[in-house]
Amino acid sequence: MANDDYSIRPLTDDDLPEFAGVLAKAFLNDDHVDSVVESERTVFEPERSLALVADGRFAGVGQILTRSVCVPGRGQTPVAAVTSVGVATDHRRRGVLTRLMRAQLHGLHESGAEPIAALWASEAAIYGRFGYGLATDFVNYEITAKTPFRPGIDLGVDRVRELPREEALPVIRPLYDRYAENRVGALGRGAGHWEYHFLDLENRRGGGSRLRFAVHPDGYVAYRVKNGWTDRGPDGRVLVRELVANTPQAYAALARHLLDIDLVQWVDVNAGVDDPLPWLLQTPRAAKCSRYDGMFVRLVDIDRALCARGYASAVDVVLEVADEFCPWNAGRWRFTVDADGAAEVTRSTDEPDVSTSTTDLAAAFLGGTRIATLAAAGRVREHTPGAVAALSAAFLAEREPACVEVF
Ligand SMILES: CC(=O)SCCNC(=O)CCNC(=O)[C@H](O)C(C)(C)COP(=O)(O)OP(=O)(O)OC[C@H]1O[C@@H](n2cnc3c(N)ncnc32)[C@H](O)[C@@H]1OP(=O)(O)O
Repeated sequence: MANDDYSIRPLTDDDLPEFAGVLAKAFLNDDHVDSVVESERTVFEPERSLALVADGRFAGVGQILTRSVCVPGRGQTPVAAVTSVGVATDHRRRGVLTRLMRAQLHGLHESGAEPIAALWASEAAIYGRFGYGLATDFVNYEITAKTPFRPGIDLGVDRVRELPREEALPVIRPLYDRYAENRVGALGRGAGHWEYHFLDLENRRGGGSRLRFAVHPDGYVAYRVKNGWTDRGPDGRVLVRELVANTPQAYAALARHLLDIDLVQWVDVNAGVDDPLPWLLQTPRAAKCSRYDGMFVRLVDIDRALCARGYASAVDVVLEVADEFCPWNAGRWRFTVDADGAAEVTRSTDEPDVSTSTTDLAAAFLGGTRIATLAAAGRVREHTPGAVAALSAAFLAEREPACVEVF
């Protein structure tokens, strides 16, 4: 079948079962279609979902969720959260994904919707060609339980309480909202996203228990337990779904709570790359650390996108920008940041100081990936001495971005 034999259309409510069916198969969850329907229903935005149709059946689907993300200097900002991308096995490598990506990004541009898009990739090699840059990493810590803290760690006076799910959920929601307003990379959560995030379907438990909730006045942790034994004794494991803390005391108290659960040998937690956890432990190597790619960002419209965040220092450079997939971004732009960190981005005919691409600017957008690092990798080229250093410094944020919510 030639590419042109596909038609493309937005979905309606009635399409949910077929949409979920394609996704279940694409993600090798053939036996869990009902669970996929149940979970997708909580966030489904049919009018922002697309299907490529061939012979009356869905050959591929993709969805945009209306969400927000905390960006440097500006707090929560609208983001088109791209998800639920799947192509039927017998339609792969015929350009179905490419057409979906083009329809999404060109559609966002033409309608003047969100200036940035974001996604989590099932495989990191897929989305660079569409201009998505890796903007956050995350780390997984596997910590030896009962590891003591360093002397002087302040646990505060507030107790951590284990609450049943129905009591915990309304209490923790405002705690999360407070966190997401300040932590760059954290996503805002509407009611449906909240429900989706804490759906406790059996096929999502990874062999662990139902979710438990431990709550502190300034934070919470949602986690599962997995029991285990060896001939040397208990070998239980804590699997943290989400640890949110708005004060250092809450963070320390919640971490201590997890580390001290009886019969547990290991605590597994996904965290931002500059998470303070190792700084609490008397022996930091008790937290074995693995690093993974996290959320990818796409600048839909370079001018609107770069103006949507604040910057750490003033800068004035002309950028030569490459962008094959969204050609309206390509060419020369003057990027100026004033003393208050506010940016202005205008077309320019001046000689460029730096050559880059929207993909690399997207990678730097949340202040995690340094432009100087991209230059060292040969991805960004400097024409005016000092321009990369100035640009790199301006893009940095107070802390590394952190997003551990896979959507
Ligand atoms: C945001 C999310 O939802 S992430 C989830 C993505 N979905 C999945 O992983 C489910 C299983 N996989 C699939 O459904 C499909 O294989 C997809 C969506 C990954 C790719 O769909 P396709 O329609 O086959 O992609 P398409 O034909 O448009 O390929 C475009 C290009 O990407 C490349 N590509 C596609 N998939 C991959 C991959 N997994 N790894 C590396 N490159 C890939 C193709 O080779 C092609 O390269 P080319 O332009 O140099 O020829």
